[in-house]
Formats: sequence, C-alpha cells, structure tokens
Amino acid sequence: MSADPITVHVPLGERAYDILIGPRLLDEAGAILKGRFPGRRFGIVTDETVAKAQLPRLLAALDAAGIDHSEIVLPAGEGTKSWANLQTVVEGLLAARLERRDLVIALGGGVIGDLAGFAAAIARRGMDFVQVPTSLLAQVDSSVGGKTGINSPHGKNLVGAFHQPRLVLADLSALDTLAPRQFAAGYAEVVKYGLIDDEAYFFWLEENRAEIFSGGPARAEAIARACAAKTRFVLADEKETGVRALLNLGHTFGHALEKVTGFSDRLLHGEGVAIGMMLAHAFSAKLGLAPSQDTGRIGAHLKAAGLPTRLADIPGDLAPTDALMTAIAQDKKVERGALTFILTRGIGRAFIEKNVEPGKVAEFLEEMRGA
Ligand SMILES: NC(=O)c1ccc[n+]([C@@H]2O[C@H](COP(=O)([O-])OP(=O)(O)OC[C@H]3O[C@@H](n4cnc5c(N)ncnc54)[C@H](O)[C@@H]3O)[C@@H](O)[C@H]2O)c1
Ligand SMILES: O=C(O)C(=O)C[C@@H](O)[C@H](O)[C@H](O)COP(=O)(O)O
Ligand SMILES: [Zn+2]
Repeated sequence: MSADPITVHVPLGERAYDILIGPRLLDEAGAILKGRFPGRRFGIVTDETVAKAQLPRLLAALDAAGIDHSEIVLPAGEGTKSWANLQTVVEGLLAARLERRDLVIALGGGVIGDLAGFAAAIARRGMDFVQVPTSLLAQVDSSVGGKTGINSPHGKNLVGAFHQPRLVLADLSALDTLAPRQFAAGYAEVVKYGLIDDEAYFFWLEENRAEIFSGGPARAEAIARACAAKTRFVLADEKETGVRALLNLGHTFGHALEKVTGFSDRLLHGEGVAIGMMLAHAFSAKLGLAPSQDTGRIGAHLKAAGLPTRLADIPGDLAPTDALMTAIAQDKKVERGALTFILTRGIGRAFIEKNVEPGKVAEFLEEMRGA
C-alpha cells in the first residue's frame, strides 16, 4: 500500500474524529499530534509487552516533535482491566500533573484502550484521549466507538462509560510484533462484521484470509472495511439503545465464557467471540431460524484462521452450565430480567432477539458441552 494513510471519518458532531490507518503512523505520531493538538501534554498508558515492542517508536516520535509526555506501564492481559489498575492509571495521570485539556494516549490492545479510555473519562471529570491500537482486535474494533471500561468480579465490562477518542492512529507495522494467537483472536471480530449484515465481506474474507494473515495489501483493506462497518453502527446508535447491539454478536456467550475462565489467557476475548458466534448460529439453527450449513461454513473459516469454535476447544474443565447461566444473567443487554441475544437468519442476517427463554439457552448449552 502507499505511504498515505487511509482515513475513516467518524462524524459524531462535536465528538467527531478520524481513524487513520497507515504503514508507519507510530513514527509520524509526533508530527500528527503536534499538528492536531498544539501545546498539549500527553500521558501514555501501555502494557509491559507493548512497552518493549512499540513504545520506543512512539517516544522517539514525540521527542522529535518536542512534545512533553509521561508514561504509565501496566502488566499485559485481560486481568489488567480491573478496579485496582483503574486507580493506578487515574492517580498516575494526576501525579504527572496532566491538566484537563491534556490528552491520554492508549498505546496497546483493547485492554489498554478500554482501561485508559475509562480513566480519561473520569480523571478531572473528563480528559481527551487518543487511541493508538497495536493489536488487530484494537485496530478493527475496540479503538473505535467510545465504549470504555473494566471488568467486575460480577462480569465482563460491567463498569465503564461511553467516551469517544479524539483520534485513532492505527499503525499497520505495529502488528508485525503481535503474537499469532493474538492476531487470530482479533480476526474473530473482523469476521463478526461479515456475519452481522455484510455477507459479501464474509465471502471476501474467505477469499483473502491468507493474505490478511500474511500481511499483504488485503490486510489494510480488511481493517479499513471493519472500521467503516463499526462506524456505521456507532453513528446510528452511539450509546447502544438499539441497533448497535448487533456488534455484540457472539458476545453474550463469549463474555460468560471469559468470566468462567477467570478473564485469563485460557480464553482470549476474540476466542470467546469466535466460540460465541458459533453458538449464536447453532442456537439460531436449533430454533429453526437459520440454515445449519451456515454454521458449518463459518466454523470452517474460523478454524482455518486458527480459532476455537467449540466449548470443548477451551482448555481445562469448563464450569457447569449453571455458572454460565449466572454470568449470562449479568449481561448488560438484560431488560427487566429478560435475556436479549443476537440471533441470526444466516450469514449477514443477524438480528436482536429480546425475551429469550433462559431454559432454552441452558438446554442448548448442555447439549453443546459434548459437541
Ligand atoms: N471497547 C470496545 O468496543 C471493545 C471492542 C472489542 C474488544 N474490547 C476489549 O478488548 C480487549 C481485548 O483486546 P486485545 O485482544 O487487543 O487484547 P490485549 O489488549 O490484551 O492485547 C493482546 C495481547 O497482545 C499484546 N500486544 C498488543 N499489541 C502488541 C504488539 N503490537 N506487539 C506485541 N504484543 C502486542 C498485549 O500486550 C496483550 O498481551 C478485551 O478486554 C475486550 O473486552 C473492547
Ligand atoms: O462496540 C460495541 O458496541 C461492541 O459491542 C463491540 C464488542 O466487540 C466489544 O467486545 C464490546 O466491548 C462489548 O461491549 P459490551 O457492551 O457487551 O461490554
Ligand atoms: Zn468484542
């Protein structure tokens, strides 16, 4: 691809921002940030793995542009999205004397983006922040749309705020240091956009998966199309009172699986989403809503990408169905105690179904344990 970044604009009125996707944006970040936010200081939040792999590039770029900055480095992994680390980040920003008009930079994957974004939402009653996503998942999903937050012992993402970034800088070369398992996990969210409402994108992914994984030109196109798809839902329904819930395809099951596996490396978010999307399709097929051949076709694609597709693929003993149902009952889409699921009529035909009977879900999960 050319050196010019692709720009996806998110026209949210006074909260509008650009997503820039380019080959070496980390090295250009100093000039870009100085141009867009003159005179501001920056508090970088990152994790230990990204600090080793990519932070030096960002620091060099900020130094070259004469930008004042400070850093907060946290452990890597889903466990970092916690109350304790929220306090660490907020207190760190205050200790660095960052002012309300200064900016937080979230440099990392979705964990850092969600945590640092939430810290920015509450420090000094709201600071601006910039997303610099370094995982595939963060470049196609979590850096866009303004959902920020942490996990609670009660469940996934149960504490947070909607807080849009002021800019997203997605550097394609950052993905060169990402572990293959993490790349595959991010790819589950890429596939999600095809499954929701764009079967042509899903078919294109089937054709281009190898090139996306090997880093050919299809990778930038896949990321840009994913960002454009997410932007469409965010514009239609910024705070998820309706259609944005479709972005939760596979997540009601996936989040419950993440909770019962302890928000750990046993099951990454994207892996939970891959299994969750398979369960959503299989459940829809069981209810007579969707063709079961679609479940097979999606499973073949996810498997070829190196993703788990069945409950049995999760290492270790899976918690009992009761524990899964307890986690599902804490889902944020629950209304007056009734479960909402994203179900489907087939590839690219997802829909929101309210009042799903818990008994049917539990029976289905019990069947799926042995499948
Ligand atoms: N806010 C949203 O809209 C949204 C959307 C999707 C997912 N999420 C959240 O995002 C999180 C998952 O994000 P994730 O998959 O990026 O996980 P992550 O942030 O844990 O990053 C994955 C791993 O890759 C490492 N890493 C990241 N970039 C790297 C790089 N360039 N080189 C080397 N290592 C790198 C990280 O240190 C980490 O160990 C979950 O908490 C999920 O709930 C949020
Ligand atoms: O942006 C959204 O909306 C999504 O649902 C994107 C999901 O991929 C993401 O995992 C999100 O954090 C889930 O949101 P939640 O509201 O179910 O916690
Ligand atoms: Zn997700």
